[in-house]
Amino acid sequence: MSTHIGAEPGEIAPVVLMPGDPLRARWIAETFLEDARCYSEVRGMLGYTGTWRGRRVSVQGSGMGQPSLAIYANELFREYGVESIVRVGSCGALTDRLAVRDIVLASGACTDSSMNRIRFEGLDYAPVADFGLLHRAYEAARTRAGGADVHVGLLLSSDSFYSPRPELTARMVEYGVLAVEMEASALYTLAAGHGRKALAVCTVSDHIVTGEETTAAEREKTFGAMVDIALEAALGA
Ligand SMILES: O=P(O)(O)O[C@H]1O[C@H](CO)[C@@H](O)[C@H]1O
Ligand SMILES: O=c1cc[nH]c(=O)[nH]1
Repeated sequence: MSTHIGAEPGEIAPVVLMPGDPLRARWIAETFLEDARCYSEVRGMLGYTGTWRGRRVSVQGSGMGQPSLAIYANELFREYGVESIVRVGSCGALTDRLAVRDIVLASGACTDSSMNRIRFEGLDYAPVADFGLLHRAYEAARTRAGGADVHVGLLLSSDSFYSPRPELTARMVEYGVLAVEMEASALYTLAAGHGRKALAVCTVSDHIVTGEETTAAEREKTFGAMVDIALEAALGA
């Protein structure tokens, strides 16, 4: 067991899909994996290991926000030898180029968090996706997107779901940011620091410009196309 994950050594696969919502983790395990078994219920942050097309894969909830994700990603990389983490998350569209249920493959992730500023003592680090995972996800999206439009570009990983400074988000959009979520930047940074691989594949759950939104149940159980893309990218031939 690590501090926050109740798995024995060897119980977690080298490839991990990581939704923020632990109930989305359960849905992914029950819907997409064979022989899925729950390895951790610590704090309700569910984790499962099963197989997909005969290959072992785990699904681990991260919780919301970079500090929470960093706990799980650090323990997976350091204590369970995980090689790749693919975040399968929801995000809010910041531009009318995106529609609800579109999918974003995050080539990089900006942030308003102080985590990297502290890590790099004020220098600006650019957290980016593993190119191999990103390339395979892009290829997989040709057949696995289920009709959704797929965009490759920048996310904003914000510490605030309810932004106190929307004018700064607008400036990010002027510089190409597509959507906002709360974890990808820390995931990319931690993967790089550990010499491992990471990608964030996010479905647009709500639209900051139009106000359109999905329900909690839809965010938990209906974003299957991003899971198909993530599995193909991480485990496909
Ligand atoms: O749906 P998940 O994967 O949790 O992702 C998004 O949803 C949460 C906010 O509602 C944040 O964690 C954000 O990043
Ligand atoms: O962090 C998030 C996730 C989904 N939608 C948002 O507006 N923000």
